[in-house]
Amino acid sequence: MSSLQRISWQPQLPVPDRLRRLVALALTSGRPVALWRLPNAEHARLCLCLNVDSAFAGLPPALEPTAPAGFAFFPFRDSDHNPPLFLPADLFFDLARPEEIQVSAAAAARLPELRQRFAALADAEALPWHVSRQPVPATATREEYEALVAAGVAAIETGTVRKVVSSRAVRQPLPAGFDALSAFEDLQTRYPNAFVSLVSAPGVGTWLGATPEVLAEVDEHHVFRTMALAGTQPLLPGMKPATARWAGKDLEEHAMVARYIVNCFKQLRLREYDEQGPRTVTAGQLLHLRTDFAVQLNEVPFPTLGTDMLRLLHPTPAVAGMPKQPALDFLRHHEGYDRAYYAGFLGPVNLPDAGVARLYVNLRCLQLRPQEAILYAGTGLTIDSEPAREWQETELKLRTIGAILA
Ligand SMILES: C=C(O[C@@H]1C=C(C(=O)O)C=C[C@H]1O)C(=O)O
Repeated sequence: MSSLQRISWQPQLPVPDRLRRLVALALTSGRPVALWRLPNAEHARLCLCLNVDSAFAGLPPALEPTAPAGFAFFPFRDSDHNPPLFLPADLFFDLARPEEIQVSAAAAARLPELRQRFAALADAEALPWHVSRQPVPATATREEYEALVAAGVAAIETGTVRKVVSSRAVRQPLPAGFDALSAFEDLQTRYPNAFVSLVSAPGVGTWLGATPEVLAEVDEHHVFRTMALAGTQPLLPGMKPATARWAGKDLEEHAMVARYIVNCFKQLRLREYDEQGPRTVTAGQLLHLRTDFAVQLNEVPFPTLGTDMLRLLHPTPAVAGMPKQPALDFLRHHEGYDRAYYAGFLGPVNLPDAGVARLYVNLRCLQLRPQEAILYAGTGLTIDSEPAREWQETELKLRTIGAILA
């Protein structure tokens, strides 16, 4: 376990500039960096990793107090093109405590050099964000996307799958003067209850997002949590989430995710879970159906429940389908583009507190390129899906992250 040590740090710089310079410190030396703001938290945090090679993880992270502290960034599907990342924390900065940084033993040993490099950095406006080496993904036209939905419904009708989540990518030029750090700020203001993130790493590129979906969490009270989040409708003016009505299609699509989670618990032979819902929650301008699951880890003989559940859960039927393998096969053959880190997962593990991990599904996100952004959105299909409505739903979902490009 890499424990971090606190160091007093008071550069003569306003706090936002300290953050910008730390990001610059990482990017100008080709290193990965992650920034995030937890749901309903006031301040963002930063994790910087000094050794690029150590960031390429093989396995999903262990959600245990003795595991390394860092930030996980995993693709939808593990591949050479989209390697799973775990950024071990060499430097941790919390905007709630801007007068200190926390450093690993490796970073502590290099502190004089790091301070010097930090001081020598010019406050350049344009930061050298990492760019993915993969080609820009194919983007589906409305006709193509509706044909994909129709193919998905046909696969459900023939019984190949029961649910599949189709998705698409969209290219959008960056507005003049676009600044990723300002966009990260903007996302925090717009979506206080989302997990807001900005991750940049060599070979992976730069990703910005504001997701509503917890994949696996172990909190400070030793409670494991996950959720079924599926079923979508627009939040219209004057509408009260508590009285929203849901179509049978949404209820069914939601129930499949909830049942999948229960099955994961069953595979581990865990019976003592608490299940609450489904209830209606808001995510930006959208409403979703959500069921929350919780397990008090002190009360069950499953010390590795978080780790085991994470490995069973991803990718859930909220982003892939049911049954999992046929749904993934369908997507591989029909979706027509590489999701990369969209619908993967991300978040801090043991950072800053050992024993606390918060991983989210990477939704409502974009990939940043030098002149443009690639936005991603998907929709869960069931036998009752109508192609035009599913297209509309992707349009609505794209607006969440699209708002920062307006
Ligand atoms: C796939 C996405 O969202 C997922 C799919 C949902 C649905 O089909 O109703 C709702 C929430 C998410 O679990 C996305 O935002 O791209």
